[in-house]
Amino acid sequence: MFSISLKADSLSKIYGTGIIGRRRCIFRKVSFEVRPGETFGLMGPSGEGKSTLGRVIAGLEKPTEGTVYYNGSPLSEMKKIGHAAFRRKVQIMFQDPTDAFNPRKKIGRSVSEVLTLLKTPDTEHVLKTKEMLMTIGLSEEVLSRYPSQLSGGQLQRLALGRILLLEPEYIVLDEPTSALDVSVQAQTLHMLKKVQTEKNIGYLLISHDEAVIRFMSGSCGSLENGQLKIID
Ligand SMILES: Nc1ncnc2c1ncn2[C@@H]1O[C@H](COP(=O)(O)OP(=O)(O)OP(=O)(O)O)[C@@H](O)[C@H]1O
Repeated sequence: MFSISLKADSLSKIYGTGIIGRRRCIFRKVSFEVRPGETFGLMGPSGEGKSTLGRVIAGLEKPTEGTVYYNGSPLSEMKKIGHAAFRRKVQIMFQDPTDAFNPRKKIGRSVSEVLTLLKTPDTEHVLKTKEMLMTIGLSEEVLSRYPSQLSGGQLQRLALGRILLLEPEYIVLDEPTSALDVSVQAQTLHMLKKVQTEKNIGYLLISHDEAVIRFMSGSCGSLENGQLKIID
């Protein structure tokens, strides 16, 4: 049935094929749904395949079996244009914000490059950048800094801000606070919630921290021994 969601339908992932490769099943027949404005939390022990599942649902890797549905359309059947739209509307944010920015470029330039790629007219760059900074709660001062001159929390906000320029419908948040000081973890989670409410974005939140998952998620599951156990 058609539904506005990002849906994992019976996804399996097996690594290692070919003549000498040993096959290893990372997860099998995993199903869940991320709806606009809601969070599905994915937890589980290290190495169980949470990040792999995040990459599969974001279209960065293909499942071995099963289907990802984006607003009712199977990703595997999308033509080039549909796939390009999907890649823009479904974004992924990684754990370490220092990897998200070129260390040799000032933040303002990194942001402006995204706007240029999006074909935003030059006359709108200032306004779009100001709006984005307001959403993530940072001042314009950060634009003249290099990434090394900012804290992990500020960089993680900017990583999200740059994603927001693409106007995503869904974001895979892969351990978004694990690389941050404990003091800024809570602020970052509150900011993520605020942005979700304002923009009606669906999150797949990956975390090994059950407290983070419980705080953020309407529904959640744990990936263990290749199976997703839905938690009430
Ligand atoms: N491209 C690949 N080829 C082969 N094996 C891989 C590949 N990518 C990941 N793996 C394996 O898949 C398993 C799951 O990795 P993944 O990073 O998805 O787990 P995770 O639950 O996110 O772990 P963590 O919480 O430590 O980040 C690991 O054993 C990893 O070595």
